[in-house]
Amino acid sequence: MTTLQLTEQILKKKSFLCIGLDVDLDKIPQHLLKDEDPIFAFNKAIIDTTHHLCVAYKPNIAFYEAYGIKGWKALQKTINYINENHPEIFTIADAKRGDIGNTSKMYAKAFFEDLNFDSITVAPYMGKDSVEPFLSFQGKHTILLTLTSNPGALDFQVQKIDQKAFYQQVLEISKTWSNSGNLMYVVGATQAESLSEIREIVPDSFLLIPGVGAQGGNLEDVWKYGKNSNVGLLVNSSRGIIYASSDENFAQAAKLKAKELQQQMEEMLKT
Ligand SMILES: O=C(O)c1cc(=O)[nH]c(=O)n1[C@@H]1O[C@H](COP(=O)(O)O)[C@@H](O)[C@H]1O
Repeated sequence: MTTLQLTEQILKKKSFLCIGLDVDLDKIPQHLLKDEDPIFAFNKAIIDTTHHLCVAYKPNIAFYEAYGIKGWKALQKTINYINENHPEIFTIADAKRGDIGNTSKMYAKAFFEDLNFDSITVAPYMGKDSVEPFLSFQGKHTILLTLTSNPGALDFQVQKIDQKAFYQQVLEISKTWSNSGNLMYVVGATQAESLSEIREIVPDSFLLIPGVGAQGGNLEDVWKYGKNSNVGLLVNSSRGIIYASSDENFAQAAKLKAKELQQQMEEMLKT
């Protein structure tokens, strides 16, 4: 999917919502545990009730790896279900990978070719040769961790080298890499005050913004400081939507939470 098509979907659905499929068997409704594949059953129910309200799904791979082969199978069924039934939805493998070049190439093959995700989150710490193997896949997107939502973001990301914060260097330097047009960037919703300055460095790129909902980020500030002329935002909420209820009506409850965010986004898109 191209970024142009992603913007078209945002305008059509009046939503720049990304739903995080971070499935924890301790949190899903207990009746699903009787299912042969509880993770997929949970995801399918959430997807069936929310697909018209969001433009992206983001399974965080840790929540699947934690359950071994069963988890990987559920992940494969989930991505296949989205691709077959809702091919217009942008998919993000939140895997936070990145390694020496030949290893990154294998990570890229796993998520872009085998699982057929549209994009993957990647850590920039190992530099150009660790990220370019992901960027070489045409039609796929690499979402680089830039200024993250967690308290530990202060440990390295805001430290200054030559007067510039490390995350600003990540933005500037990554723009010089081969196929940098395939880059998007992760900025936490809890860092909304830095978005205007980030927009000065990457005015045209899409930003993935996690951290609204459970982590307390503010959607209005994200919109105010982060939008660009193509919208340029994907705002993620995981727990705030998928665990809205632990009863049998969990998928309807998730739909209502997604609808609340979509309606706020619809109003923002009118401005
Ligand atoms: O890359 C991410 O998606 C990510 C980056 C970041 O800075 N902060 C962050 O919370 N995330 C992910 O976004 C999701 C947030 O989940 P909730 O806090 O439940 O909405 C989790 O899957 C996190 O791993």
